[in-house]
Amino acid sequence: MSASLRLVHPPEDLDSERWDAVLRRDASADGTFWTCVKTTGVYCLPSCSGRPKRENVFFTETRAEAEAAGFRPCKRCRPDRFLIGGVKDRIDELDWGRAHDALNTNGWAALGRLLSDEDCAGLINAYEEDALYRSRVVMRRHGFGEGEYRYFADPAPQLVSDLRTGLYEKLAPLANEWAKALKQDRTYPHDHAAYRRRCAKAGQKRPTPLILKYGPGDYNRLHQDLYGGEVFPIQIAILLSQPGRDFEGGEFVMTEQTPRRQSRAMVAPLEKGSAIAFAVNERPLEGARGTYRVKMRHGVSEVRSGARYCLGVIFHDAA
Ligand SMILES: O=C(O)CCC(=O)C(=O)O
Ligand SMILES: [Fe+2]
Repeated sequence: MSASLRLVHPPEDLDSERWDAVLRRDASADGTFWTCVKTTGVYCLPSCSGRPKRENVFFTETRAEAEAAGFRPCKRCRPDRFLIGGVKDRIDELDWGRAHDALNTNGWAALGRLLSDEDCAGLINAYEEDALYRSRVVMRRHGFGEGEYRYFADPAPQLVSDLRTGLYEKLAPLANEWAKALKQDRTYPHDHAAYRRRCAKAGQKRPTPLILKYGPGDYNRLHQDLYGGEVFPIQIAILLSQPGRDFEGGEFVMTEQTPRRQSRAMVAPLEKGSAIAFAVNERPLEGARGTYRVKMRHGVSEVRSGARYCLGVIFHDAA
């Protein structure tokens, strides 16, 4: 709505309309602009229960602008959890510049929220719908840990395939940079359908998106999701349950191994509906004496109580 409003109203009118929406705590305006509060350094939704003064407030069109100006999401109204539009819009709205920087620096990036509570509940409830899946893996049988997971059949539900194609397009440019830095003679096409055709040519034809399910005592050993010679170097996990409420423990953990160094452990803070991008296998690290090859693994610490579900989106298919 803001784009059309902007065409017909001078900026000062738009600002006063926005301020009126803030005074009304108008939830219907949520997501159409963001209120930066200079005195607290936070940005809010119009519906926030906070009562800032007019002179302490300015507005931005996007969250990225508010964050770039140094503002943090308000802890009360959680503008960072507000979802706009469908999956494709939500993916477009994420701060990919920052995500690529974090992936280059740490090998992983917290992307923020991509799925609503309803999306998460829908995926969890569909876990027992056999027709949606091609296989079920009981982790103990393979020494992978405790718990189980199911791979979606082809075609995956719309939500899952929208995530897979949309996220792939944002990550392919970075995958190409990594391939170059690691002196790998390969490039990744910019759309996922083309990449899947390449996987199929390499004999990897089975889809890899999956849902993992953990109960009390379950965990996932550190591993790499490699399914053949064709590897897309970055993958995504989206937590479907709320830590501290739906389950305790069950942290998403990663290790990275740099040549001639001990391993470094990292724990990613995840909330229900929020996503993490991380290196599948190897990533380049620019060091004083050139580019190092860093090996990463990921897993999940023991779930102490409750039920933890996670959606895994891997971009290469399996043999
Ligand atoms: O359950 C998790 O958070 C991790 C799942 C996982 O190993 C994956 O998505 O590849
Ligand atoms: Fe995994």
